[in-house]
Amino acid sequence: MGILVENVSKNFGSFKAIEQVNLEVKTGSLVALLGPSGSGKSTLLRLIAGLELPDTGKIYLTGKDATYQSVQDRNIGFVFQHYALFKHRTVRENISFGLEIRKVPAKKIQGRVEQLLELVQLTGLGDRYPSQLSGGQRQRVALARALAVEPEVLLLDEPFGALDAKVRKDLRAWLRRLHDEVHVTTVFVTHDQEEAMEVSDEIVVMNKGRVEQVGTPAEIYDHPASAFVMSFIGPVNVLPSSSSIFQEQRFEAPNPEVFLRPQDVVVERVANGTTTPATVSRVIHLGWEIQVELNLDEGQVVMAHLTRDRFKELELEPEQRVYVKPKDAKSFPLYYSI
Ligand SMILES: Nc1ncnc2c1ncn2[C@@H]1O[C@H](COP(=O)(O)OP(=O)(O)OP(=O)(O)O)[C@@H](O)[C@H]1O
Repeated sequence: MGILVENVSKNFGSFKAIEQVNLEVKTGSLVALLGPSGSGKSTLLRLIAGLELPDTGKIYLTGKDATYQSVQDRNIGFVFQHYALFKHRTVRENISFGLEIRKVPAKKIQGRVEQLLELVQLTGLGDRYPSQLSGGQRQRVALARALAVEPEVLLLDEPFGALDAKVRKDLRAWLRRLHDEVHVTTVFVTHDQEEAMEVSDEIVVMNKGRVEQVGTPAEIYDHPASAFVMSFIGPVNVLPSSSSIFQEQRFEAPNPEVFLRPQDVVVERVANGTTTPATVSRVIHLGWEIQVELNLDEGQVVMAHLTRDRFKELELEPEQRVYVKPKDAKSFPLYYSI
């Protein structure tokens, strides 16, 4: 096991930042800690790094009890959101820093740095200073520097958080490819569900200091364990179980709230026995899909996401009458409610 977190809790004063968290990260996997602001992602990462001490519980790294080990002894690489490169050192000197501290022979350092520059696709930029690089390039240097000392565990705290959307998207695809090459056990903090889905083998969804669910991106999306997970991962309509859209479906809801994904709303132009009438109030063209806002006759608003082909077939316009039904919907036992 790459990382094992066993029953860990961490309080700041009377505030419970992490509550009885259990987590296993398989050796060589890339796992995302995903959750809203304040859910405890960074605190959990800092506990794994040894930057915080748990109040209770144990942390094992590559099979060894690391709970009270110092940061230096944990053999981890760390990258934060705000690149902490040394401004007065070149890219090459930044990457070699950890190796120099460990008194690795100069010749070996030279070879390793060139290898790392190639790995992070910065060959030829070794003599530049951080100020002469773009934000994305700086984060790649930070990753190369973290990888230089061959850590057993790589911890990334919103490494692309400060970058613009396009660079961020490129870098996450790059991170996935990099991970497939180096296979170092990696934990990656993000509050961006798309980023987590795209990059990771497994996602740990956190809420209020607790782990809500652990699973592959598909498991988390298709089988959310709680109302919180369902509404945090992907768009969702939250409707009362008494809504007319559910009446013909004999949908048994253990909770007065029912969760319906916009892509699971079936829209027809002609009524049939199982549909309910609605009026189109807005059409949003996003290019790859069309979002349609619908008003049910009793006043509830339902979003439907349609493919371009389906939208063309339906020829929808605002004010148009349509007939809708759910393809799939979920309700969670009440004790799971947010
Ligand atoms: N050193 C500290 N002292 C007091 N409270 C803290 C400390 N560090 C974190 N907290 C609190 O613990 C909670 C969890 O913080 P944490 O940074 O782990 O959340 P997060 O999920 O990473 O959020 P974000 O996405 O905003 O970074 C927050 O309410 C935060 O204010």
